[in-house]
Amino acid sequence: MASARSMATLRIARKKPAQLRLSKSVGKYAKQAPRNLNLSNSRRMNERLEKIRIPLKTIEYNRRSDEARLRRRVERSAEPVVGAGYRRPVRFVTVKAEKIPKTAVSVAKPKVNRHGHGHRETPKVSVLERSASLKAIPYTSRNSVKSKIALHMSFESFGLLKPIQEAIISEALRGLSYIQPSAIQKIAIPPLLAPRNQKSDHPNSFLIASETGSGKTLAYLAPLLHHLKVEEQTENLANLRRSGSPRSIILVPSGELVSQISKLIKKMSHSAKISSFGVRRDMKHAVIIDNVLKKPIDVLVCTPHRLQSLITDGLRTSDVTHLVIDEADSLFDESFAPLVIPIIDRAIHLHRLVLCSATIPRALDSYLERYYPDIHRIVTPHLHAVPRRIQFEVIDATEGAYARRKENACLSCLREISNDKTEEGRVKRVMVFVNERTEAPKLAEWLKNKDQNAFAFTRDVDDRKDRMAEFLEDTSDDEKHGMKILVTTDLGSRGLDTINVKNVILFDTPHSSIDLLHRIGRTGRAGRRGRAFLIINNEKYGGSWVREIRNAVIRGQALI
Ligand SMILES: Nc1ncnc2c1ncn2[C@@H]1O[C@H](COP(=O)(O)OP(=O)(O)OP(=O)(O)O)[C@@H](O)[C@H]1O
Repeated sequence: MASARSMATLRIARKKPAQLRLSKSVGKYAKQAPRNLNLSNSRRMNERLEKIRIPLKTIEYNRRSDEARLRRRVERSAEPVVGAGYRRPVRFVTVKAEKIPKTAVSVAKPKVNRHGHGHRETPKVSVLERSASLKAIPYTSRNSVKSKIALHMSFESFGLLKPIQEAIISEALRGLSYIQPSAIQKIAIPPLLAPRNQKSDHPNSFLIASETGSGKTLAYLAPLLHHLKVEEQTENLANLRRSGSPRSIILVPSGELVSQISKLIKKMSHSAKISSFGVRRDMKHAVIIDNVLKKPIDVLVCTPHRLQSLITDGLRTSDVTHLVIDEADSLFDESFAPLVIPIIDRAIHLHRLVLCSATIPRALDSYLERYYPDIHRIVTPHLHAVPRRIQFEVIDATEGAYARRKENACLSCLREISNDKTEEGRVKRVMVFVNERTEAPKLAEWLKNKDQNAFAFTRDVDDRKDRMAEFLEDTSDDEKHGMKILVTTDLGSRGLDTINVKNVILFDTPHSSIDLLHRIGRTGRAGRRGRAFLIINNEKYGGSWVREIRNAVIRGQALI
């Protein structure tokens, strides 16, 4: 006999996509999707699937462009469905009928355009896809953190081991005239350093969330290195350091982040004496095997895909004691979750699990509420707000001079940046963000034809590592051009420490506040100033979302 819960589920399942007010294309995918897919290959995973899935319809989609569009459309109402065992992860989204926000429909009121014809200024889908995506954090809880921030004025005050303090001051932050911990470091390092609750079977789990460029990497890295060193003082080294069995793992979503973080750890290990290895895409398989499977490693930095294939090659992760999931909002989304969750499950001797992110999407928040109700949330007061040091400008491409072409508006921004009196004596670096990766080379080419030193940076680019290095580092060609322009997608918006980038242009309106914050966050890092231009084309996108964003930025409020 069917239980009350499954009957309720059945009723939802019988509703047609149209009744759920989903856009046509979402409905189309929903119709094609097989029901009740079972993706799991482990019992534990099955149990989770049972809990997480609202079996309305499982939507399957593979093509990346469709994927991105669809994902955003259902973002507000979607929860990741986890699964495992696929060579290439398939993305799955389960649509939750009751969660589609009412505002998503009610905001889209018919309006009369300036030609006198009735039309919807903001198409339904556009509003739906850009409706609230971020977890709302009450201002009372934000303000309560401020007193803790005032407590620690130096890295010496945390009780970190001397070699780790040395590694921070002389290596990680070398060159700064005045060194003090950033806000997130002040509030995250003390709880991350606290001894583990020995009585509990569960690892101590933490979510550390703060604005982009606020120093989250050091906030989790310093305590991690500290704990590894303390373990070395109290336990038998031969037991701790075994080939093919890393002591800690840092998971990140891209190869660029692997390079960035492993470079920082290498720097710090001069003082900290830690062995680390970052697994990059461009490395030969034999090199990876030699370093990861045949040598003991204290810190392994890796993407989930690489880790998965290393596990297939014989890497043991059951003895990992510290696991960091950087860019957790991305690594817990529907594309990475099927890989990441089994990695966490396999680490059965875990002491600490640290999730780190600049944004807390609602889907991540509800996932954590359900599966990590005891997670220690460490959040800075200005999370989800665009920092005041970043000047935010909205450029309307429908205005006369641009002839309704966003390319013209972008070129005009670039010329303005080139002629302003900032960054004198240095090459200017500008990042231009588009939504679809196929658009990046086209725009870069268009800009090149207008004498701009632009190049594309997407997953399709073969020499990605060189392109990024060329953009971030000084080269002999710099004087000739005076400005470097990187045209990229969200690949370039996650975690990259583009500290010398003063200007960011959002050529396309981002799909959500999450993407907007990450893209803008490539400038104004580590307390520096920056400028962000958002180019809009009202005809296509409608302005209500942009207006809300602009108002929130002016008031210094958190985005939703
Ligand atoms: N205490 C500090 N004082 C000054 N600069 C710092 C401090 N801590 C970190 N930084 C610098 O701030 C920059 C940004 O740090 P990091 O990349 O860790 O930011 P993040 O918060 O992880 O950003 P994102 O969310 O974009 O990944 C780096 O260049 C780093 O060297």
